[in-house]
Amino acid sequence: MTYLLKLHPEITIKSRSVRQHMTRCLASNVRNTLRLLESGVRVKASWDVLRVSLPETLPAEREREMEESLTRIPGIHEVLATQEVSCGSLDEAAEWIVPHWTPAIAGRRFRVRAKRRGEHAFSSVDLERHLGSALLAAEPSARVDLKHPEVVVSVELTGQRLQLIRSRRPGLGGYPLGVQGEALALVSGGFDSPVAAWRMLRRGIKTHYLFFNLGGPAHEAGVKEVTHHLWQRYSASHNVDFTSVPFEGVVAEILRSIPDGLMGVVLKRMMVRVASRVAARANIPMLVTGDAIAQVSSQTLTNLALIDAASERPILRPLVTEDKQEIIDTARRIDTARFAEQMPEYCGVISRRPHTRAPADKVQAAEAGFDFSVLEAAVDAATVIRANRLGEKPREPGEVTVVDGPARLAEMPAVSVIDIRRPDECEEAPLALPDVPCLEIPFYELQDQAQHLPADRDYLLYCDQGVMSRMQALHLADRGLNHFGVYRRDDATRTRL
Ligand SMILES: Nc1ncnc2c1ncn2[C@@H]1O[C@H](COP(=O)(O)OP(=O)(O)OP(=O)(O)O)[C@@H](O)[C@H]1O
Repeated sequence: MTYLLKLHPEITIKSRSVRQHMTRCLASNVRNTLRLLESGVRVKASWDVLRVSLPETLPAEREREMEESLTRIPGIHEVLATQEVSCGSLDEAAEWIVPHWTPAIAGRRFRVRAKRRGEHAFSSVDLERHLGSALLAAEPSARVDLKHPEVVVSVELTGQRLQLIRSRRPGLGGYPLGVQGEALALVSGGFDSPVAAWRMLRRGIKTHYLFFNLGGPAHEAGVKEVTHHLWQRYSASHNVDFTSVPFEGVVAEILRSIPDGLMGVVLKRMMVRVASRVAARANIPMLVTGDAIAQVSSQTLTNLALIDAASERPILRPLVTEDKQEIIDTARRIDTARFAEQMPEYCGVISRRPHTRAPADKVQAAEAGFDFSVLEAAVDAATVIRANRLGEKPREPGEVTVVDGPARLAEMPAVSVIDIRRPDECEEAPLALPDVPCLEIPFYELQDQAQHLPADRDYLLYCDQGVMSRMQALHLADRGLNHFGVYRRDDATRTRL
């Protein structure tokens, strides 16, 4: 099966170089996303469309799954499933094309654009004219307009093979993920924050996640689930971080030191202070929240301004003017609503009479009595896990990811291999893996260097026998570095393990 992916119209009005850059990014995102489902997918970008060819032998259900996944990749306007039929003459081409296109041109201005490759007894212009008049005869309400058509009937004839559009599905639109920079979304597991994060993904922003745990393991498990869902459905081409900050201590300190009416706004100020620190560490320029005007007392303009004043990073609020019902409708469409419905309300602090216009001087005076070492302790206790791991069951002690052979390695989206042998061993028998980035870090330096490696990928350790690499990976996992596994070159090494 071959799919044609149409670019989101906003991409097509960019300058030539920007359009090419975005199209290249989109092609790579499509490749990375589909590679998680199936190997052997080919993606080719041209000026107008991306052509995705799936392996011939895929079961129908798998094909449907892949088509679904294409409709959720940001930057794609339309997903066209194509079908190739045999066609040797102008009349035969019209027999195939007319029933397919008649509904689309009814009452509209159209033109036929034909691409022809190979030997034929007619030219491309002959083909366009013949199909144009056959379409007009079948649908008299349509009009031909070569300059400003509303519908372009695209036809491709290669030798005796005519490509037909079998179905059209709307894509997600927006921009390819990654072309608009990065942001850190504060997610709490209600309806709003996952929708806010999704809006950022759709506009091409690589979005990381930050969660403040107010309700223990159950709260964290629920938020991890919805975040994994967002990652898997809308942004699996990129790996991002999910940071969890234990905030129960901060809540306890607010309850102790802050007057009742100011607690809500102070809690949010504490959150954005920590968020700014997390963002600064990862070089992320912006924060994102699911605030919408007047939903709760901390979301009045006065209180939002007070929250902004505590943040060292600008805060984007994509839902700020949306009605709750609109947000819930979107949450249903993107299928995050079911997580919110199951999540109990973890408010952290409940004021009896919250200030809707908290006075700035009172907030500052109140925070003067807050013990900020509690906030520091929360930052220090934060844990980071990559979004692709959020759906995994907790790893059993002693368990390590093992990847055998270059073919399986090539299927992994973001991976580097680390050769941990001694430098003289590496020189004597270099590890030749042309398609995967390889580093050389001898085993005796690995434990020091591992934490400084970028956490945007998996690392697989390689040594001759696979024994030392397994030991090192286990040791790193004990230290919370769970993205290290083992690479084994071939079956022979597997039997020796
Ligand atoms: N525990 C939390 N962890 C991370 N971010 C949070 C948390 N609580 C609130 N926020 C952020 O602050 C915004 C506004 O907070 P509010 O108290 O209205 O959220 P909520 O009702 O708990 O959840 P949601 O906004 O997801 O419906 C949230 O949309 C979210 O971005």
